[in-house]
Amino acid sequence: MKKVGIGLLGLGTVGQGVANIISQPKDRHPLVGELELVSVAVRNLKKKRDVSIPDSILTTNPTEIINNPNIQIVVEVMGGIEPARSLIIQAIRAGKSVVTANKAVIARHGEEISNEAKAAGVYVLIEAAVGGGIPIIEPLKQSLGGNQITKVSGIINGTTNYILSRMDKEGVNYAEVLKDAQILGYAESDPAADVEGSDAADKIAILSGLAFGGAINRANIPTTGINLLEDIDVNYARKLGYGIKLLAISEKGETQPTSEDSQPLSVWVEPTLVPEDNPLAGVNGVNNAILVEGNPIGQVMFFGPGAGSGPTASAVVADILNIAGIQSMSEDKIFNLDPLLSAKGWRSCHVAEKEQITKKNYIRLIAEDSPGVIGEIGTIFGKKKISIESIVQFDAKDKKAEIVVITHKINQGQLEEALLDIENLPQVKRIASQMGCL
Ligand SMILES: NC(=O)C1=CN([C@@H]2O[C@H](COP(=O)(O)OP(=O)(O)OC[C@H]3O[C@@H](n4cnc5c(N)ncnc54)[C@H](OP(=O)(O)O)[C@@H]3O)[C@@H](O)[C@H]2O)C=CC1
Ligand SMILES: N[C@@H](CC=O)C(=O)O
Ligand code: NA
Repeated sequence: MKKVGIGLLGLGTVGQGVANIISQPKDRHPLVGELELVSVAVRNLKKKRDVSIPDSILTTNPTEIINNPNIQIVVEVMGGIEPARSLIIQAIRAGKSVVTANKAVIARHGEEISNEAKAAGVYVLIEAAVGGGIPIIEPLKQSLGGNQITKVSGIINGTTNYILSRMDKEGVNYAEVLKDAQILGYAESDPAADVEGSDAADKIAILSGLAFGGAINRANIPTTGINLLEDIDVNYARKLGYGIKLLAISEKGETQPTSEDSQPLSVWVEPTLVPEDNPLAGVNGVNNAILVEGNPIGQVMFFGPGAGSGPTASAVVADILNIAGIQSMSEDKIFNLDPLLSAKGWRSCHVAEKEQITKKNYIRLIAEDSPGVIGEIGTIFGKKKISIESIVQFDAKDKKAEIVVITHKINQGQLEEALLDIENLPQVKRIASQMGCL
């Protein structure tokens, strides 16, 4: 069999992991030995790297990879939107299949890329783009295809989970632990994408498209990160028996559209209180966990390392092997696409208004420590038909008190109306924080 030529766009954390697997095929699937790393694009030829490949295959010109006739699969692991998006499209138009770990590009330009791939008769596989080493993309496309999916949720950013776990267990400060996440290769090149929640929003956009059958507009996902999370909320959550995790959630609403209408999905990313006995509370460090719910499967949980060189490379190589396996069976460069591997949307979906979201909430208010204030707050919630699970007063001193409310599952539009009225109470100074709660 002729070797399958691989071109790598990028030799950073993920690229080096991929090169290491390809250059050491022993004891792996026999197809790994049939892969040949032909050319690798980087920015800086002189950078020291943790991989042994000949300098002669490095280039600073990514277009050389696109135009190289000995390359059949282009692996984009450079990150960022441009030039990554253009290079992926150029590779597709040159008849090459593409494997990418780039969730930022796929969440924004996935439909365009998928249409280009279909027209060119090539594959674009993205297993590394969500959940790092956890197989979640192919299971959603293939193994769970017989289900009506109702909800996809979980922890899908390794950096923030690593930060929250270490802050919680070791009391290490935020800046220090973020620096460690960068050194370990977990964080994005601009870590704002991790801590502000945008990386998790990219990933839940991709998962929504696969689970519910239609791409959604990434820009419409309400997103809150962990960057504004206050120690005081972490402490109060702990006192109430919860940990805090950055969760991404996508679910079908209760009202179902007719088959022609666009399917509304409630999709959001926010720090969320997780009861200490919930399985997600035990997901620590760089690990991710994704819960898929549907009919008839019920619930299925995917767990494992969500970032880092080796785990992410494992997912990239799985995609390469999928394509190489099919290609090795075909004489032609352009083959009949396997409909499961090249899954495309089958209906229209959109992100529902934020007010339509139904969930439990944690709310912290700063109020005067005066008699009757909790009663007044309770009355406003009652008038708006919002049922409260608990209301607790903490740290009353100097006539000031912190009041924490945990609601039952309620509609967010109703909650926002109630909070406006509560903020107008003369005894209430401000609403200090708001999070989700499981
Ligand atoms: N790190 C992780 O755990 C995970 C990352 N991902 C995704 O994988 C992708 C890569 O991430 P990661 O490996 O961490 O990123 P790095 O920053 O470590 O690596 C990026 C690589 O791309 C090269 N590069 C960047 N721009 C250009 C350019 N214009 N021309 C040529 N080469 C270029 C860099 O070259 P040089 O080395 O010379 O600077 C570097 O080798 C991103 O999309 C990321 O979101 C997905 C899952 C997990
Ligand atoms: N920065 C990302 C990398 C993997 O997708 C994360 O921390 O999850
Ligand atoms: Na994955």
